[in-house]
Amino acid sequence: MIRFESVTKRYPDGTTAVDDLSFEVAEGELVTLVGPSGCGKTTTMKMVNRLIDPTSGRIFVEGRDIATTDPVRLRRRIGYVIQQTGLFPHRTVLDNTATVPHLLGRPRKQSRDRAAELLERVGLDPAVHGPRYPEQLSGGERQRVGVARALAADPPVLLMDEPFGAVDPVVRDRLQKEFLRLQATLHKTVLLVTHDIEEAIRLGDRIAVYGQGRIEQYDTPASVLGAPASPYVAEFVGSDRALKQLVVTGIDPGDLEHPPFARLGEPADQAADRLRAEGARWAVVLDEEGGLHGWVGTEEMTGARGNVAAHARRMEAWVPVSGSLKDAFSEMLKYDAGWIAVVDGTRFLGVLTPAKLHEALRRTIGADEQGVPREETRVDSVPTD
Ligand SMILES: Nc1ncnc2c1ncn2[C@@H]1O[C@H](COP(=O)(O)OP(=O)(O)OP(=O)(O)O)[C@@H](O)[C@H]1O
Repeated sequence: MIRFESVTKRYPDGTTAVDDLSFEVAEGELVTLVGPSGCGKTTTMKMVNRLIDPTSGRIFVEGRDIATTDPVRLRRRIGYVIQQTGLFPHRTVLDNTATVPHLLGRPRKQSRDRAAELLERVGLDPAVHGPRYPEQLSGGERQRVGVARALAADPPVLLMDEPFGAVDPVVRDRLQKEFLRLQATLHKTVLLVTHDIEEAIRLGDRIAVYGQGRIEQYDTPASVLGAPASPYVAEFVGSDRALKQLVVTGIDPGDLEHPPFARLGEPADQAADRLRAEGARWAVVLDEEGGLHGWVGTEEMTGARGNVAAHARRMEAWVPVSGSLKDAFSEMLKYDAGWIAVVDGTRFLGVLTPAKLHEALRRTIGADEQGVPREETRVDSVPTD
């Protein structure tokens, strides 16, 4: 979808910003360009929409050499999001978002409808935020409008230069999550520049780690973290790369344990007898469809009346199976839980214990192959509420 072939950019003062760069971004792929300040990331990006022309080499977008494509036509196929969102200060948010479709010749009403739809998709209320001017928005809301406007013409390619850079870490975290959700439905081909390795890892299907004007490694986040191509990359991704692996490693259902369970409609004393016979001090409570309802202690149901439902407590610590090990770990810490329930939708799949989490993490960093000794850990705790 985007292909660089031996591209070099030398500025008139002799600075080589990009040096013989070749790489390819597949259709629907989100690639993050990450590296220290001044390493050529922005120059790379601006060559894609011809804000900067290369000194030598060729760049292809959608199979066409962009040197032979009219820049205006090219930019219609490429959305551009920048840190200072570049919104028109004297136009409302709705008009800002509708600008591009309108310029492309869509009728005004249609452009505005489309703009309202996009504002909603990025988490803004068109009725509330649409009539406001950019200065009447928070930083995070302005960034969202920037994304909505870039998407307005439904371009297949998005260029994003530090799109979440101007907001505090909490808002950035939310914007990143929202953007990932959006991208999961839109499948745009995205080139995203960041100097933040955590952001690159979190967002990228692949990461290009830049040295001076060159890509030092181009691979998936897991590979960059697991097998840095050079001491430079290892240093750039940081000595805590094992921890960063938590972010990019999914929960493996094979790691889940299956504690005893009781059904919502089961008589409590009967459930208590059964659980005691199994030696269980507590059980997960499931509904008839296998959905997670909560948990219950064996002791408190002994001799009690009513159904299990009357004694069940809320399960606070849970994560979706689509979550990362980091999500699981942070929920465990948040609730000070000895384990965490894993669900698929509402369906209960099992629980992840710290021991299994530890095992999964060791696998991702190849600790076993490297012969790092392993200590046995055992956990047998009752959940807290
Ligand atoms: N117009 C220009 N004339 C001369 N040198 C330039 C020009 N624009 C950028 N450079 C230089 O080219 C190099 C790469 O700049 P670029 O903006 O691509 O880096 P970057 O990786 O995006 O940096 P940052 O993260 O700080 O934005 C830098 O050394 C910069 O000083």
